[in-house]
Amino acid sequence: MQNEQQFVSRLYERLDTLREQAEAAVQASFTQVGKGIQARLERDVLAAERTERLSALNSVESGLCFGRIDFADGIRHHIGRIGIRQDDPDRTPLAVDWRAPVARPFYLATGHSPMGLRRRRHLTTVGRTVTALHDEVLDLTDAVRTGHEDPRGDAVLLAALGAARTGRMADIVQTIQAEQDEIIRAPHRGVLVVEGGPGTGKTAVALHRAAYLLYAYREQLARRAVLIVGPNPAFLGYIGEVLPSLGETGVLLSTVGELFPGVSATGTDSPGAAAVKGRAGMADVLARVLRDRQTVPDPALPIQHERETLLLERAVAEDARHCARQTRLPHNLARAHFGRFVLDALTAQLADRLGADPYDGENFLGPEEVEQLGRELNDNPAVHAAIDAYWPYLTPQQLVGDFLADPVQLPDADAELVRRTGGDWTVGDIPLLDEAAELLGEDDRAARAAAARERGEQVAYAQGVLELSYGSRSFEFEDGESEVLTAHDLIDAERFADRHEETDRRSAAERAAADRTWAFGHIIVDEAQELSAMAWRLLMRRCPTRSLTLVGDPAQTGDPAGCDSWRQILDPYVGDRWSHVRLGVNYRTPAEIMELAAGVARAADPSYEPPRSVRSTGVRPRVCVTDDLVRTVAEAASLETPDDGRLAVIAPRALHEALAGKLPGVLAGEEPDLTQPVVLLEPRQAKGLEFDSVIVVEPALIVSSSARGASDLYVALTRATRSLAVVHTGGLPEGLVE
Ligand SMILES: Nc1ncnc2c1ncn2[C@@H]1O[C@H](COP(=O)(O)OP(=O)(O)OP(=O)(O)O)[C@@H](O)[C@H]1O
Repeated sequence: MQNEQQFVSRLYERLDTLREQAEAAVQASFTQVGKGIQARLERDVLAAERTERLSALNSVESGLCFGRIDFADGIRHHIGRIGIRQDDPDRTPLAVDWRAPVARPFYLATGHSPMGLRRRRHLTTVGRTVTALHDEVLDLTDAVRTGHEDPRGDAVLLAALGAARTGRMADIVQTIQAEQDEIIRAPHRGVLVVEGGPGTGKTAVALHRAAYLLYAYREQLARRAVLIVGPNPAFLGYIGEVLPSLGETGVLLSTVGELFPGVSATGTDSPGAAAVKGRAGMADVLARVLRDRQTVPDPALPIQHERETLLLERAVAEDARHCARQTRLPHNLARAHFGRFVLDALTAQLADRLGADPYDGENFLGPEEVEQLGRELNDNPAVHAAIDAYWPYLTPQQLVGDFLADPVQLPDADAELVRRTGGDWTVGDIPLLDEAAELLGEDDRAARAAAARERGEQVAYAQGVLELSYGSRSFEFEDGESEVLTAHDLIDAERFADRHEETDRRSAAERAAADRTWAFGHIIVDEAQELSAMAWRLLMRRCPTRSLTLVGDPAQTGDPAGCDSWRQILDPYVGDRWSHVRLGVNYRTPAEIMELAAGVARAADPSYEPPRSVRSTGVRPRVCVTDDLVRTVAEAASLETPDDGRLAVIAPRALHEALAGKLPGVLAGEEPDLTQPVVLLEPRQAKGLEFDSVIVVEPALIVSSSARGASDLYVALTRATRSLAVVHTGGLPEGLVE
């Protein structure tokens, strides 16, 4: 123990030094005296990189070193959250990064297949102090004993599983199991589906996989960023600390509702509306909605031009529309073709009238005069009003908003479900907006013209600066870092303008968050079964390389728009070119609780095989019947709230008002704060989360509250790491037995 303590202390000393150096480097980059704008930009980029390095060093304080592997040939390595090297010319490793290939035997070696290891050691630390060692002897011929042997090799894992929960997920870097390690380190190309029942570590594996991929394929992935999609903001808060604790910051965590920049989905859909909006067929519906906006006049539209009344005939507008559609360009881009056709037709009409030979001869007007007429028509607002009327420029918000206000393209029953005028955008609207944005395209000609104009102005400005600086070339600036370049430094105004242009210094994840058309290097989707077909269309657009990890459990599908099978999700995008792995061990829920929960899953599907719980606690779940629900729940809550952990009361929304006031620190209607000792949740909100103790209220009502109510109940029953109570007023749903 003493030796390990000395080693760990040395490692922290080195970490401190590295932090000091990193901090000094950050400071130095800010105070760096550079000549010119280029130097300033380089300084900012460098400062950003160094700041990221510093925050990575700061975030690995807890559990910096957690393992050691001793090879049969005498070589040994300590395993850390990040790699740390000595300050010698060879930069000898002190601790190797857990993701490095050399660390792999720490996770995979067994007595049967020791991978060259003699011994594996787990170090437990509190702060900077080593508090326990657990050794597994992998070479059975090795007679050396340290006194720290852990014959079953699972003491550290069991301690982690039994530890009190904090309301924030912890990383599992010290105890990743072999079946999980295989998934974490699978190559990043292609689609990998990770399926497993509740508590099998799917989320944990997904997060560690993100960290691993960024380590192993940093070149390819860091620039394009990794996106992790979770089911709701509370869940993202719950998992938010795992990646930083592994020293990774370059990941964007998001819900689907946050993936259309500029729109926040604060509204709520009814389950029926969510199901309709999520159907794959909505893509065709929206395409039809858009086609319906490309109209023609009936009868012909008169357009006043000076003293002439021109007519935009229906047939002409139809031809213009046909020609614009034939371009296959998105609507807003094809608009120019529609407009050109209409303008040419009106010009020809005007020329026919003005230049007509009364004796039926050739038109008097030459090509230049006709062109001039075209220009004059182009200046006529009435012409543009006509183009706008039949082929309007549209934003995604206009197209979807107008559609929802009057969804005539849907069958009546569906239309009634989604009809809405104004109001807040919902999560189900986001994929519709994204689809609309694709159909519409962005006519960025105005933006590009503005950019060109601005650039012209910059060049002119630069020219001015050049002349000025040449005139004052002997001037010495006192601050020593003047940004007015001298004529010797300068090449020409064009290059000066280049330098002057604002460089985007945001991280890849920040830029990705603000850009609807961003293509991510890899996307990880947690609770993937919850996403609708339309949400998948959105995500697949963000990942043209189809480098994806999907994590989920179809048996837990709760969203009315969710998918029932992986094939259904993936077939349209990759056919059958995807791999599938199953995790079969439940690390969260003790066997006693799982037995009760499995009954509910089996009631829906008798062939359902629940994951095998890795531990049992001897504590059976309590099922209490009462005629005073609120009082009984309050009593159960005071009994079940652990001194050192978290309790969740999971109840249908209809009961929240009554329950909230009776639970300590819980207010009705508040967004749940998962770090509080007691939280009140709807079953859907509990997805992906876990607590030491759980009280499930009125299970029959949970089941009857939605079409996927049995899945919701199954989720609720599998959230506890220690104890479960079920409180009801009589009548348990099918599969739940006392
Ligand atoms: N190898 C491991 N070592 C320590 N803890 C682990 C390990 N694997 C999983 N766990 C723990 O088990 C619990 C369940 O993991 P996780 O939430 O990732 O499961 P899940 O499969 O996503 O569950 P669900 O589908 O119910 O949301 C977490 O507390 C996680 O930290």
